[in-house]
Amino acid sequence: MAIEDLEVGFVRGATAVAVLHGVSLTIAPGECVAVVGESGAGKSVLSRAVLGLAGEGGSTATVRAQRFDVAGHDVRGYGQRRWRRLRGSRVGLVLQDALGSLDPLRTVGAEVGETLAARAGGARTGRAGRRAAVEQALADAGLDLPAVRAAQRSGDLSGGMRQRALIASAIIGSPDLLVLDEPTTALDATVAAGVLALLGRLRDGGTAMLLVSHDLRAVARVADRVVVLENGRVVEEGPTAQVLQAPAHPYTQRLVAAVPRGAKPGGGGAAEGLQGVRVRGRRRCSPPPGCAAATRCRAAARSSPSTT
Ligand SMILES: Nc1ncnc2c1ncn2[C@@H]1O[C@H](COP(=O)(O)OP(=O)(O)OP(=O)(O)O)[C@@H](O)[C@H]1O
Repeated sequence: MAIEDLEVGFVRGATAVAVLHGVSLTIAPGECVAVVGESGAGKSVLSRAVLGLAGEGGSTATVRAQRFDVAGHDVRGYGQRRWRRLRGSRVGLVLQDALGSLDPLRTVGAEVGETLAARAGGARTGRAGRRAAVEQALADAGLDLPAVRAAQRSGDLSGGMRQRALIASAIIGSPDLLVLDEPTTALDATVAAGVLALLGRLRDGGTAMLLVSHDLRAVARVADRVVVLENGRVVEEGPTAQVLQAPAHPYTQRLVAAVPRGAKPGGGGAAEGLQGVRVRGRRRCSPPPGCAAATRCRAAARSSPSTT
């Protein structure tokens, strides 16, 4: 995915509001990029815009970009039909407040199976093959008794289980791009850890991933790079270890400092709340000459040689 100079605004009646200002973002296959920022920074608007879903709730969205490639397609000028086709075939998504997107009266197996059929692009998998793939995706997403869950209506599942069904629907059939807005927020810590591990495996298998999360610990575990949004502008971006362990921008420093302390006691500095979390890409941090954070980066790399 490659976006340059993305501007997104909304018009409602006589009122126009600009939300994203010149956002640029690239995600290579097999790379996970996390977008972080305070509430209202524009993270969800960005994740919806890259899916062609920016307009909602009675507002008209204006979306402009110098470059806008999603899953290998230049989507500038795309109408709703082409967006729907692209999303259905090549892009998996878990959006915030998406639980309502599951039809409570349909079975989970039917919902997830429908996504698989769209991704298969007409290729025949056979009923047994489809059922096995659906159950595997449900199990991968952390649902117990996948065969039983597949036969249940989503309205009969708990909120956390429905979230996992959504994740199964997002990952089934190997999409090229996954867009995940707070995918683990509704899940308890154990299930969330399992889902993050699954996302890591998918990323390692070549899926490009855009992850929106308030949870910097989750970001540290799974993201290769972090993009920091403040009021719709990118104020910092870089390898995860660099941004989370040696944040250069005061806004990022505040975000990192606000992470609740981890289980490990002691420590100091802005990133103490991330202690005990294995941050991806620690070794890949190569600060440019003159970078004020370089000494701390190198010290961090020496004190813990592990990489994820
Ligand atoms: N459809 C819309 N019409 C008008 N303004 C909108 C619309 N959608 C979002 N906004 C505005 O865009 C800004 C960014 O919202 P967004 O939901 O992207 O924030 P966020 O960073 O995802 O916050 P949170 O972490 O709380 O989910 C907010 O000021 C919001 O009011």
